[in-house]
Amino acid sequence: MIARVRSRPEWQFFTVLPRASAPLAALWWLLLLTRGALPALFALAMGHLVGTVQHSGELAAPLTGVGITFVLMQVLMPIHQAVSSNLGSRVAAWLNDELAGACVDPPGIGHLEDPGLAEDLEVAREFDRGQTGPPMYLNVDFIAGSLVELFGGIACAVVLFNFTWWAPIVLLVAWGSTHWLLRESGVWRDRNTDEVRSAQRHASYAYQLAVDPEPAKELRLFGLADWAVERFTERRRRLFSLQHEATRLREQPLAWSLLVVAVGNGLVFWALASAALDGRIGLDALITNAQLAIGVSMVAFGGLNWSLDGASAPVAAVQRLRPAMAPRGALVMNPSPVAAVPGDLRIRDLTFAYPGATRKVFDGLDLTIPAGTSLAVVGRNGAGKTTLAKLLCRLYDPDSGAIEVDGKDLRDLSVDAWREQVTAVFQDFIRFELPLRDNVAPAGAKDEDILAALRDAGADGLAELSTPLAKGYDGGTDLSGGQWQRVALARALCAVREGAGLVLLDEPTAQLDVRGEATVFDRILAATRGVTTILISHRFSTVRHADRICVLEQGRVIELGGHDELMALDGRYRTMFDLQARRFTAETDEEGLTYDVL
Ligand SMILES: Nc1ncnc2c1ncn2[C@@H]1O[C@H](COP(=O)(O)OP(=O)(O)OP(=O)(O)O)[C@@H](O)[C@H]1O
Repeated sequence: MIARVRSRPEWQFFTVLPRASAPLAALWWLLLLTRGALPALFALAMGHLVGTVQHSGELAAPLTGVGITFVLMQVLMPIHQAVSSNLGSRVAAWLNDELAGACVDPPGIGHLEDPGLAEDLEVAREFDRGQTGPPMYLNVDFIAGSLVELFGGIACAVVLFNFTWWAPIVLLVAWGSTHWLLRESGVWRDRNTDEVRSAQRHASYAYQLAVDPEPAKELRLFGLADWAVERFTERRRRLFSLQHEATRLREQPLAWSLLVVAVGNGLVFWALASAALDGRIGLDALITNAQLAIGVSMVAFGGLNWSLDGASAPVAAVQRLRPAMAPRGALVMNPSPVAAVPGDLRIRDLTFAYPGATRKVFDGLDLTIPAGTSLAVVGRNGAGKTTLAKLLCRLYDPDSGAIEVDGKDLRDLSVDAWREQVTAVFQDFIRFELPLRDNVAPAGAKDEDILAALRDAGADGLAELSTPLAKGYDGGTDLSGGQWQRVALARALCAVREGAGLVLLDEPTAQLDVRGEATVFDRILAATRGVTTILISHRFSTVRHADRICVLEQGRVIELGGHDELMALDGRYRTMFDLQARRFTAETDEEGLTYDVL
């Protein structure tokens, strides 16, 4: 039973409050309980005042009592609201910290690409954007208001026991039954069904398509602007209709609620009236008890379930994500890892499938890359080239087989030490909104190394090292796609200068112009001489410069050798090479410069 209560999202929400801010949570509860007690105190104070007037007593004390209670009722509400929104913001910040930690802590990246966690990730990422419900600072305020009413109603009922034992019970049951009778009506219970979450995801994706700058070009070019808006409208309408379906009032339960409430109140007020008429209670008690009976109604309806549901869902999602993500992003860890040393790389009988995928990307891959040599990896889209780079970075571990460095299994090496040996330019490299210096050397390096790396990448003179690479910052600038790629290349080349022994280049020159590609690649080769370099590219003019080339297909290496060797073999490599070569004819540009095109 206790375990079941503890596993409820609502319980998890309340346990998060003190973790977000212990003093604010304590103040929030104190204000909540005080405000909850005030309606009952006010009823008592009013009764006392009327009794004093009746008996011509001294009015100063009872008037002060009424005044203080009234002022507190007025003053504590805005204070509580301020505390609530502050606490709500702290809860949001705590959840964001937790989520960031859950995402970043695992050494691998399987947890971020696992489709089974996508729903929870969506709820946890989106909860405070106001797209799927009120943001947390508003929700905590709603919850506070609803709880004050609930406690206020219960406090009135407790004091009403003074009149008769059955009246508070009848009223609590009558007003409380509205929660149960109207559970299908006033509360959006189906907030977290698969259908709702899917509608939310579609609606928020359509919204991003419409408002984000990245899709803006193609939306306009392909005449999709109206389509994006319609799609958003349609998905939102679907979401709203699900909400409406789950929240609209049902006639029958409403009629039952009215009947139960009318009967309960009729009984209690009839008992009050007859007690007053019989002289069993005086005017003061009548006024007090009538106010208390009215006060009990505060336990009814209310948006407590709704707001609590909205606030608890992301809390529960974040709490679920941490333990679920950790194993999915985990790597095999040797308790006494060996220091990483650059050496020959050997991929042995390697099998790998992405989490949740049925198709294996690699099935018995064998490949050896001697230390200090360059290897180009070619193959069709989806052949597994980028996946190979991820495995070499140890972002994933193989399902079976092994990657060995100098005869040592990668899983026996310290992950951090191995990653210090590796540098990469991925297709979707990071564009830090930071100065050029930090973009080239995020972990820091001497300015002379940074400048030399920029020179090697053909990015010298791009900007001052201190220039922020994003508009919107003082003195900031944005770069073209090709310029950004040169910065990413400089980042890898700078890491080589700082000691990296393995360079992975995944389409490193895809966005460079032909002249840039030819000259930059020559410089890259010079800068990475003596370092193991793995180049993934569809550009055969670049690929041909590698010491060896391997062709990946169906998760295995089908051809391996130097450019001339593979051309002579007249196999898949030659077919691909010839196909591309037919599209290139010019070798000199208008300035008479010769490029190494196919
Ligand atoms: N995160 C992922 N989750 C599940 N499957 C994935 C994931 N990333 C890639 N895949 C699948 O793994 C296979 C290999 O993908 P990979 O990106 O390694 O191919 P690639 O050879 O680099 O392709 P390209 O030439 O298009 O860059 C593809 O079938 C792809 O659909």
